[in-house]
Amino acid sequence: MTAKIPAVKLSNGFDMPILGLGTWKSSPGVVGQAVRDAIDVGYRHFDCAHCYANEDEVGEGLNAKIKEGAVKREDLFITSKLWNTNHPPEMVIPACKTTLKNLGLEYLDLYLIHWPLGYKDGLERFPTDENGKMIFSDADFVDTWPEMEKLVEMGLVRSIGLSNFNSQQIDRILKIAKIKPVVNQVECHPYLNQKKLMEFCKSKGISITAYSPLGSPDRPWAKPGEPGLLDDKKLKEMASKLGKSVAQLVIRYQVERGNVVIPKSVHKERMAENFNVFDFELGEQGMQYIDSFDCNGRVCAELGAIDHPHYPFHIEF
Ligand SMILES: NC(=O)C1=CN([C@@H]2O[C@H](COP(=O)(O)OP(=O)(O)OC[C@H]3O[C@@H](n4cnc5c(N)ncnc54)[C@H](OP(=O)(O)O)[C@@H]3O)[C@@H](O)[C@H]2O)C=CC1
Ligand SMILES: O=C1CO[C@H](CO)[C@@H](O)[C@@H]1O
Repeated sequence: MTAKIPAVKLSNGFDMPILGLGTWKSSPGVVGQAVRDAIDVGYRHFDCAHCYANEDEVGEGLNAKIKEGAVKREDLFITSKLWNTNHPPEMVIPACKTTLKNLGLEYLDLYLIHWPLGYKDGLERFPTDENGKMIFSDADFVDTWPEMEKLVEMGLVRSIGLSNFNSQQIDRILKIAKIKPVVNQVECHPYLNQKKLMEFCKSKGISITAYSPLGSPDRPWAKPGEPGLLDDKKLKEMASKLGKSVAQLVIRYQVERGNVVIPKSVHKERMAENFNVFDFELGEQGMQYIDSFDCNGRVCAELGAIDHPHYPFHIEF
């Protein structure tokens, strides 16, 4: 029997486990076993997306564990995301149904608009022209949102939210929302601690999920040998004084801020290490020290869409 981990109470009353497993870059052939291992370790929250092109195998892993009686569907918290090519209103319900079919589930706990950016619809997830330039669509996310609300009314998803939205874009959604977004999932770690966006979201009843909490060292565009967050000398010093790893330190940092956090790993020992963050505290001083590492160190900037009219990172937060 694994210990139950703490939950964040969402503004619509649902509980969301504060720690989940990321699945971006978890390859087909590997991710199914990773999901099974994660459930054995104690993970009950999985962060998925159509864009990750592995939802079918994530679903196989989840359903195998449900079938063997290790977990029940209602013990799990499953998030997925509407991809940028599916923003036109008539595409939202079919896109969610495709994700449910791939995952082999009847409902999602949370469905997010992955980015405020619409891309040309079609078969490619990253549609580009003959010069390699991303092809945008003129779909506006405020027209997408009412269809997200319909998914709740249809019982296909319990909660809806946003990802990679800035404060002005969130305000545009809030102006028209009948059902409010409960989460904004954004990059968040000591080099990009998102203090202002966190405070803004909190004031609107929106919880933060911290993605790339370890600095995403396996992102495809990382330069070979480039030192990252997990190599930070000062964080290493602090972690070793506490008898913890840097990964545990930066995951704990999010937990103490009340942010949901979704580190990715396909290795069972690392999943266990990342999960083992509930037996120590950083305290006010430790938290303030980690806050001081903030340096606008964004690693997931979706630079191919920097010219998009809804590109979210041209303003401070
Ligand atoms: N909404 C959005 O736009 C985005 C959402 N996300 C979500 O957030 C999740 C997490 O972010 P992600 O970018 O994957 O990166 P993370 O910051 O979670 O880092 C993952 C990397 O860290 C390695 N790692 C994991 N645990 C340890 C450890 N204890 N010690 C050393 N290395 C470790 C993993 O390797 P290995 O697997 O080999 O163990 C992998 O290379 C994603 O998987 C996805 O679900 C991410 C980016 C954008
Ligand atoms: O979740 C994500 C992972 O990587 C993708 C590729 O750039 C991103 O678009 C996305 O935000």
